[in-house]
Amino acid sequence: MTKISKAFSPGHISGYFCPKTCTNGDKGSIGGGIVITEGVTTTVSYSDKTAVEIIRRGDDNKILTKISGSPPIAYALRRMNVTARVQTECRLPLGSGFGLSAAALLSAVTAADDCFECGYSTEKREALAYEAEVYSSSGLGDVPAATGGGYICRKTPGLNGEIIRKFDADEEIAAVSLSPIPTEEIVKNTKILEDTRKAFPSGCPGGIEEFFRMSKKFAFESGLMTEDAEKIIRACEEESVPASMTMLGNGVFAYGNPAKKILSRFGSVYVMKISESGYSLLQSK
Ligand SMILES: Nc1ncnc2c1ncn2[C@@H]1O[C@H](COP(=O)(O)OP(=O)(O)O)[C@@H](O)[C@H]1O
Ligand SMILES: CC(C)(COP(=O)(O)O)[C@@H](O)C(=O)O
Repeated sequence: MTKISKAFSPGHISGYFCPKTCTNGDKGSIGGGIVITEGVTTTVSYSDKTAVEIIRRGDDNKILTKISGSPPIAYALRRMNVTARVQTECRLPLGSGFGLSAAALLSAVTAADDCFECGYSTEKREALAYEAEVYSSSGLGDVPAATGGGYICRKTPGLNGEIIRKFDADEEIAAVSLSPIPTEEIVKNTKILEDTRKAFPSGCPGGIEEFFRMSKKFAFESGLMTEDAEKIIRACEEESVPASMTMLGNGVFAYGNPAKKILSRFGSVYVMKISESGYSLLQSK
């Protein structure tokens, strides 16, 4: 009987970031963000040819989007020397600053390692997900972020970088997304990257409200803030709700139980919490 393995990884919303080269020469980033309870669940089984299907479901479990193929996952499976049938499932929109490419990679590599009994160490699984993410220009700091939970301050880049994780904020995170922003176009644009460097805040936030203040200042000063996001953030300010722009997506994330009502004036709202943990294997049978 074919073995079916399943793994989950949380997503990650960056509030501010700055590309930085790792000590080993790899690309990476430093920054601040939130590891979220929403993410990607990936199912892997053997197939004589790799086929990846991306599924996004709505609240009623109805399929909203079905896409064939995921270049970062195909790359990772090639590096593992396996061919597989892969299905990723998520609720959040793709390419919208929720770190779903990293979540898809961490969950796919973990499930594939189990399915094909590769016997990889944790370090090897994460290194492969990181390599595939950076090689595909689909993200810089989301893989290290999703190896654990909390709202985080990534002080140095890469998987061995220093990450401060805080767990002292347990109200809801609400998010609204108006359209995607392709990560690849931003991380390859030298002018934008220079502006992120200038706007990057120093130090780590002392609490969740300070995290949102630092994120908002970064979003404006880096020039990445969109008109749509600014309008929603202003509405949050009127009601003293901490909010900022989802990096990198044309949308807003906001903190606290009143956030959902304000955001719902602007589009479909996704409600989640700060995740207490990183990715894990869910099923092996
Ligand atoms: N849920 C998913 N399942 C599989 N692959 C995904 C998923 N989300 C994104 N990707 C892959 O990641 C790349 C886009 O990454 P990016 O724009 O950074 O998305 P995100 O902002 O969600 O991380 C695409 O190649 C896409 O196929
Ligand atoms: C902001 C970003 C470069 C991209 O994030 P996403 O669009 O979610 O893939 C992230 O990886 C980071 O380094 O902080």
